Amino acid sequence: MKTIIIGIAGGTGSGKSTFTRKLKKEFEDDVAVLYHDNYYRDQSDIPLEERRKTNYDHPDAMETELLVRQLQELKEGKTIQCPTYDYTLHTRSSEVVTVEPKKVILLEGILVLADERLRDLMDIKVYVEADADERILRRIIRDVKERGRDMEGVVEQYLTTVKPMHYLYVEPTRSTADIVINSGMNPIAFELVKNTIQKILDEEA
Ligand SMILES: Nc1ncnc2c1ncn2[C@@H]1O[C@H](COP(=O)(O)OP(=O)(O)O)[C@@H](O)[C@H]1O
Ligand SMILES: O=c1ccn([C@@H]2O[C@H](COP(=O)(O)O)[C@@H](O)[C@H]2O)c(=O)[nH]1
Repeated sequence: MKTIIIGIAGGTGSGKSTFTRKLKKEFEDDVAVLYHDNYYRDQSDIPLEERRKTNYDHPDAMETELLVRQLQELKEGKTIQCPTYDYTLHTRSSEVVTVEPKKVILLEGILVLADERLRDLMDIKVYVEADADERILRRIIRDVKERGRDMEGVVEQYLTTVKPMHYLYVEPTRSTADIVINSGMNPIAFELVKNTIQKILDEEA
């Protein structure tokens, strides 16, 4: 079975998880989804106060070597045990999720196009974009509601690490994408990517 890997990158709050979730809902068990965020390094040996200061927008924050290995295993038809991550505690969770090999794998994350090893494994590269003001507003609401943060903390983190790293590592990868889409809630772009995936699934059937 040939495996097609579709990378879905974009800045924080651009809507890439929303876009990816919608594709998963459409194809259900026909596609597998891997989130780069689940590969943030385990920091259980560091006190929580220290973990809050980590730069989570630098490529070194992720164990991308494990992701590369697991993607290769999926391509070889092997089942993997994917790590999971707890944003409120800033470290790996104890659970792992079993991911079975599929014809189509969606790989989502801010930095998935920033790593040459990942880019080389991808067949289609998508970059989701949205204005910075919209992204930070969405992130404030989401991080306060879902990731156990307060507004001051989100703003401080955005200004000290998220924003500078975005312009250093995330935004430059836009030019490596095959498809650049305007926001994660873009029905036309969704139809285009959906039809592309459907074609791949039909060809391989
Ligand atoms: N086009 C959009 N308009 C308004 N809100 C959006 C849009 N896209 C995503 N959102 C919302 O913004 C938040 C962040 O979106 P998400 O998909 O998690 O972004 P990302 O994965 O790129 O960080 C979510 O609460 C989501 O519902
Ligand atoms: O412990 C953590 C780990 C990550 N983050 C932030 O998450 C975003 C990436 O997720 P998106 O869904 O794309 O927004 C990244 O910008 C990190 O800053 C965190 O705050 N804490």
